[in-house]
Amino acid sequence: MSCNATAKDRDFEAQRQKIEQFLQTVDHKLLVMSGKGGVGKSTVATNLAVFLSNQGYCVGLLDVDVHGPSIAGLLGLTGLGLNVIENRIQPYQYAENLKVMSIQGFLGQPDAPLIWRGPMKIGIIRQFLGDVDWGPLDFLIIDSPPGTGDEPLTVAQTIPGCQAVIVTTPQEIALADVRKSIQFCRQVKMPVLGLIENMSGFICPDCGSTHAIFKSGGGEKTAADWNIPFLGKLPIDPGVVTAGDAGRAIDSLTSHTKEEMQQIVERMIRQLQN
Ligand SMILES: Nc1ncnc2c1ncn2[C@@H]1O[C@H](COP(=O)(O)OP(=O)(O)OP(=O)(O)O)[C@@H](O)[C@H]1O
Repeated sequence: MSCNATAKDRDFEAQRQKIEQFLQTVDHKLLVMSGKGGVGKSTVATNLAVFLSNQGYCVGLLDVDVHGPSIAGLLGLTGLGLNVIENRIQPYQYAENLKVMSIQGFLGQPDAPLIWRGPMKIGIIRQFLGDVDWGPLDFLIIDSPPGTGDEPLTVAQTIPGCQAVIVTTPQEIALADVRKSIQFCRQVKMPVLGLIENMSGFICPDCGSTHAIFKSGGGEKTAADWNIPFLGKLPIDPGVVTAGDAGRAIDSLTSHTKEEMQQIVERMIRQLQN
């Protein structure tokens, strides 16, 4: 750095180095994204993290959805406050192998909106990567807001080697946005690890018959059309809502959805080993 560098330049460079050092200690960096809101992206991100940590992997779960963070709520972690030790932000140790960082569960009031423009969001994401005391990780799972805005772009540009896991529901209106997500990944040169079709059919708990409420198979077909690995489907399961609202993960369910989630995680691990 030249001797004309300003204090701001030096701070930026120091942070860049901290981010680089941290990322060198992470084996797999995954950005969970979707084209459309409400398709279950945070649910998938949370459960990927929980299921991977259950298998003994060291996992960090980071919520960069600044305006609509859900991760803390899905894990029952609201209103924790900020814990800083020796200038390092401490993530919440949710389980032995799972650390969590999310803006709202830790820094804000649960119901207060964060009214931030792009540069502030970019700044906090860089801080989450450079100033949080994650320790070495097998997986860093990042939940982003829907679409292709500042947050996924910052992740793609700040985390070399990051791969995308795209979540969709099966109907065309969601798939149209997924195609934009795929093209976004191609433009920013972020490989797509795979696509997950969520809310794929509803199995009636009374009669056992399957109802394709949002259609079914659209995600799998899109994955095939775009030559992307298909990681699996999760059904519409009222248990997922009840568990999420109660701050519990899918591993607490007794339904078939738990097995489906396990299979998705296994396919994802196989895909990473290819
Ligand atoms: N497979 C499923 N079956 C039933 N409900 C589900 C399923 N997946 C997610 N949900 C529910 O749908 C709602 C939205 O899920 P979630 O917050 O994960 O979506 P999102 O895509 O992250 O939303 P946002 O666009 O706000 O970030 C939640 O109430 C969640 O419990």
